[in-house]
Amino acid sequence: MSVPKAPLAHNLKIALVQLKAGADKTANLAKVSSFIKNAVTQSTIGKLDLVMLPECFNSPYAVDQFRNYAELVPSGETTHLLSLLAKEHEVYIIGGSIPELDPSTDKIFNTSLTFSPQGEVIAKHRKAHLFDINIPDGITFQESVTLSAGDKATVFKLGEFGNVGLGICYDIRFPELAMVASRNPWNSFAMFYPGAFNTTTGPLHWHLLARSRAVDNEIFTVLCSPARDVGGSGYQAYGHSLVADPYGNIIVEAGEGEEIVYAELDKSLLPKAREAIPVHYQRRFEIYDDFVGEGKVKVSDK
Ligand SMILES: NC(=O)CC(=O)C(=O)O
Repeated sequence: MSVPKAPLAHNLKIALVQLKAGADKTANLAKVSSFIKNAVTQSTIGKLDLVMLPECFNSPYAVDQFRNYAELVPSGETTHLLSLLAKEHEVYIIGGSIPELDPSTDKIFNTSLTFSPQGEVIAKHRKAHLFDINIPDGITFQESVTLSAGDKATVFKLGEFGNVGLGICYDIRFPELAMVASRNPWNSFAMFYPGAFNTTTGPLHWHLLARSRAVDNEIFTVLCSPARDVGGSGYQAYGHSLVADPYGNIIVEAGEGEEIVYAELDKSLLPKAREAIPVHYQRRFEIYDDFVGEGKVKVSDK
């Protein structure tokens, strides 16, 4: 007698909520509630499975402001609200990121929480690579002045859909997180990055990095940005929230303003991409080993 197979999960239907946060936290949270409601009720792709928010959706993206907006996790008001919204709308919520205060150390982290449709926190990632850069005539930003870095990579199970990985913004520049998440034993089918690139680094690298992480690992990469604050004097987010598929095609992309975009993540594209271009199976870890550790590089004498 054959054992009935569990039904295959359908495509993961997601909405990326590209919104702009201001100085008023209560107004920011009210906006989040109404955008999530609109994303769910006005979905153009049928019943949604997941809604994603951008980096720093409840506070300005400003080094001198993070402590003022920081909350305890999970007892703070934003965690509470997202939990209720996930339950009310029966969706996973990837909660962009918020400044988190760790009371035991008094440190502030840039933290992303993911909620199940039952409202439980199922993942917590603290931005692991802090955005400390200085581009002459471009942008200087030093997150490490007030933020501390998380100390782990994050992979979690999205129910019947399988494993996914998550990083925050600058984390996308470090390919190791996506590589680890997409290989054994985690086998994630997507990487999610809430991210606030800016008008200098966005045009340079936003699409390139999204497509690179997708092509390197033959997975989906999903980036959700705040909207551009046209005319504002603070940090100018790039916008252009997007999804890249396992071939590196951008299958959906927002503009610069406040907007909701939708995408279906079809997991069957992973084996198709990996059979067509089998880099996933052709890795030569025995060669790369030589690059680990001091003095182990073999230099060709030719
Ligand atoms: N804001 C970030 O963390 C990263 C960014 O803007 C960039 O890498 O560029």
